[in-house]
Amino acid sequence: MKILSAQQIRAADAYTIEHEPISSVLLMERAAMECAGWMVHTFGETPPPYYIFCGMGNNGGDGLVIARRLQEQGFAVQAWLVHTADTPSADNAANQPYYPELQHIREPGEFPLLEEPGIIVDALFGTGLNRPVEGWAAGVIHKINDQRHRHTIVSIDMPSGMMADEPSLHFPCVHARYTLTFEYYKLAFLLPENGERTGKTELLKIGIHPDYTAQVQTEYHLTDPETIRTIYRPRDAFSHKGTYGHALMIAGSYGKMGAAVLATRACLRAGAGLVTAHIPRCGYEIMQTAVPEAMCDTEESALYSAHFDEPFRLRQAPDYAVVGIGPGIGADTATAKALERLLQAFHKPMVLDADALNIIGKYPALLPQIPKDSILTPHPKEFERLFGSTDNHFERLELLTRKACELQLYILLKGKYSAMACPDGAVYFNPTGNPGMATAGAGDVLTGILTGLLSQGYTPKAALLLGAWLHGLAGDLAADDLSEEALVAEDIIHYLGQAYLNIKK
Ligand SMILES: NC(=O)C1=CN([C@@H]2O[C@H](COP(=O)(O)OP(=O)(O)OC[C@H]3O[C@@H](n4cnc5c(N)ncnc54)[C@H](O)[C@@H]3O)[C@@H](O)[C@H]2O)[C@@H](O)CC1
Ligand SMILES: Nc1ncnc2c1ncn2[C@@H]1O[C@H](COP(=O)(O)OP(=O)(O)O)[C@@H](O)[C@H]1O
Ligand SMILES: [K+]
Repeated sequence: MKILSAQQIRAADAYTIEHEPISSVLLMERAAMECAGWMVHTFGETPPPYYIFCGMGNNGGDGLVIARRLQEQGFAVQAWLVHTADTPSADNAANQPYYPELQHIREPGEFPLLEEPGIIVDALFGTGLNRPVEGWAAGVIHKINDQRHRHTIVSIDMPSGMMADEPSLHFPCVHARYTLTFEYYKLAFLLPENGERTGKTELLKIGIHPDYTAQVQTEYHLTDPETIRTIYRPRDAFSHKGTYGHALMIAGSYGKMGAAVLATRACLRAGAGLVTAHIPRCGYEIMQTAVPEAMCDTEESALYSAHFDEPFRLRQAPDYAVVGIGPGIGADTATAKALERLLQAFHKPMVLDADALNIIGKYPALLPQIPKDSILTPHPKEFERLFGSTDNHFERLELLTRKACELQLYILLKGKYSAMACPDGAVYFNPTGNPGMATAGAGDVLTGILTGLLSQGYTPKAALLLGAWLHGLAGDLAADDLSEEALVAEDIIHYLGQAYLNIKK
C-alpha cells in the first residue's frame, strides 16, 4: 500500500474530482459519511453526546457534514466553528447552511463547557496544515487535550496540529484516541514520535480514483496482505531438503545460549532445509537437546576466531546458502576478527543482527565489506551505534534510506512499524506485531526467520518483507491467545505455523 505525501493526497482528490467525475463537495460528503458510519458502528446506537469542533478549511467541512449526518440519525450533537481564518474554504462555506445550529468560537473564552462525558470530534486541521498552530487556535487544541480523560477524542483525517510529512513533535497537536484517516496512511503516523498523538489509526476508503493510486510514484509503502500473498511461494511437491538450502546460524556465547537456540529454531520453523548452528562448545548439549533438528558446529571457547582461522572451515563457509550472525555472540576483539574473516570469505547476502551490528558499530571499516543485498536488523540503539544519532524520527528515516542506498544493503529499523529501507531507496513499513513483542529474544527470532527465508531462495527483498510480516503476525496470533504481557519470544516461533496458514488463506 502506497503512502502519499500531503501534496500527492491533494492531487489524488483533484484527480478523482476530475476523472470520476464527482464534485468536491460530494467527495467531502462521501468522506464524512464514512466517518459517521464508523462512529455509529463503534459507539453504538445510544452513544454519549458528540461534540464536534470544525476548522475553516475542508477538514472543518468534513466536521460539518459529520455533524449533520449524525444529527439526522437522531444522535445528540453540538458543533462549533472555530474561526482560525477570516474566510472558510468553499466546501466548508457550502456546508454551513445545512447545519443551522452551528455555534462559533472566535476567542479562547468561548470554548464551551462540555458537561456530559462524550465524544469529541476533532475536525480543525487536516492535511492542509502548513505551519505550527499558534495563538488562540493553539489554545483551543490545548483545551481539547485537557478533556481527554473525560471524553473520547476522534480526529478526522489527522490529529489537528500534526504535519503529514514533516516533524511536528513540538507543535501544539490534538492527542487523539482514534484517528480516522482517509484512503492513505500518512507518513507521520508510522513514526514513533507521533504514536501517542495519533492513537489507533483507522483507514477509511473514500473512493479515491484507483488510476491515480496505481500511477503515483512514492518511496514509502506499508506492506499489506496482498503484497505478502504475491511474495509467498508454496512448496513444490517434488522438492527435498536440499531445495530449501543449508543455513549457518552463528550465535550464542556462555550465558547467552538462549539467543542461539531461539534463532536456530526460528530458522528451521521458517522453513530452511538444513541448519547448522555455530556455537561455543559450552552450548553443545543445550543446542542438541533444545533443537535436535539442527546440526552443531562447536568451538573450544566462546570466541569465534579459531573457526574462521582454520583454512578448511573457511573454505566451507561459502557452501552455505546463507549465514545469519549476531544473536548473543558478544563483541570482543576476537569475535570482531572472526566477523571480519567471515565477511572476507562469504559473499552472498547474509543476515546481520545484534552483536554483529555492535561490532560493526565499533569497527565501521567493516561496513563496506558486508556483501551487497545483505539484511541488517538494528533496533534503534544499534542503529545509532552504526550510523549516529538524529534530532527526530524523520531525519532518522532519511539517514536509514541514505545508508541503505550508499551501502547497497537492506536495513530493517525495528519498531512498532519496522521501517525496511531497500538499496533502491524504497522504504516499506511493516504493520504486524504488538507491544507484547517488546520482550527478550524477539529480535533473535526475527534473525532466524529472515535467515530461514533466504536459505529457501527468497530474494533478500522478499525475505525481508515476508519475514517481518510473519514475525509480527505470529506475535499477534500468540498475543490473541496468551495476552501481550505473557508473550515470550518462544511463543512467536510456536505461532509461526499459524502465521503461514493465515497468509495462505
Ligand atoms: N476534496 C478534497 O480535497 C477533500 C478533502 N478532505 C478533507 O480536507 C482536508 C484538507 O483540507 P484543506 O486543504 O482545506 O486544509 P485543512 O482543513 O487541513 O486546513 C485548513 C486551512 O488552514 C490553513 N492553515 C494551515 N496551517 C495553519 C495554521 N497553522 N494555523 C491556521 N491556519 C492554518 C490552511 O491555509 C488551510 O487552508 C483533509 O485533511 C480532509 O479532511 C476530505 O473532505 C476529502 C475530500
Ligand atoms: N510495540 C511493538 N509493536 C510491534 N513490534 C514490536 C514492538 N516492540 C517490539 N517489537 C518487535 O520485536 C522485535 C524486538 O527485537 P529486539 O529489540 O532486537 O529484541 P531482542 O534483542 O531482545 O531479541 C523487533 O522485531 C520489533 O519490531
Ligand atoms: K483533524
